[in-house]
Amino acid sequence: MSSVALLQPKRFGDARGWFAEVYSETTFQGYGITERFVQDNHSLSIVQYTLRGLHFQTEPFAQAKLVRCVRGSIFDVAVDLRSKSPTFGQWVGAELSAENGNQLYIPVGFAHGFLTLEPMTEVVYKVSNVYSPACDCGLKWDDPAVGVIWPLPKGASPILSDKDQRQPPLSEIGDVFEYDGTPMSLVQI
Ligand SMILES: Cc1cn([C@H]2C[C@H](O)[C@@H](COP(=O)(O)OP(=O)(O)O[C@H]3O[C@H](C)C(=O)[C@H](O)[C@H]3O)O2)c(=O)[nH]c1=O
Repeated sequence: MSSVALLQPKRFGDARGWFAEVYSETTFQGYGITERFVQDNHSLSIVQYTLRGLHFQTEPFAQAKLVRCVRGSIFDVAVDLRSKSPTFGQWVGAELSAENGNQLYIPVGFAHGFLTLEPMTEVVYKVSNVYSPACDCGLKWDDPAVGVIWPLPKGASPILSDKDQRQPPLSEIGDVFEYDGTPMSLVQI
């Protein structure tokens, strides 16, 4: 699948609470998500309004990602970096939270980042390729050419890593990913 997708895994509730299959190869293949995920990541962001991103790995270590929030909540964002895409430089976003259980699937070709909306927020995500520091790249979180509307209080700045304070703007990213003929959209599954 080459669209960004918002998934809402079914929760089977009962008197004890609930159960959900948060990933199933068979079910996801039915959605057209056929990547083999090879690594699970988990991050804790202590302070509200921590922003991790916008990141991507270049080939041969480009990654598709399946993101969910298991504690607190985030505003999760994907930016189209596929050269010649009619939606190049455009973004989509969704709120993922432990409460709503929503997941965001981000194909290869997109930068990814999130802003935490609560303190002590934990995010877990599957990736379809291993970590490669040499291929680890980024995009400036507040590049006006992309114009992500991060849900920050007026005049507030996010907590950023030193690396993320120095990410380049879209104009310096160049031709990183091939366009596959499908403009970016946020499909709901
Ligand atoms: C991503 C990654 C990092 N690391 C090490 C490298 C650093 O010593 C430390 C923190 O890495 P970084 O500051 O890149 O972590 P985040 O800022 O959370 O980066 C992630 O945030 C955005 C939201 C993403 O989508 C990417 O998965 C990833 O770039 O973990 C590893 O050992 N393996 C890994 O796969």
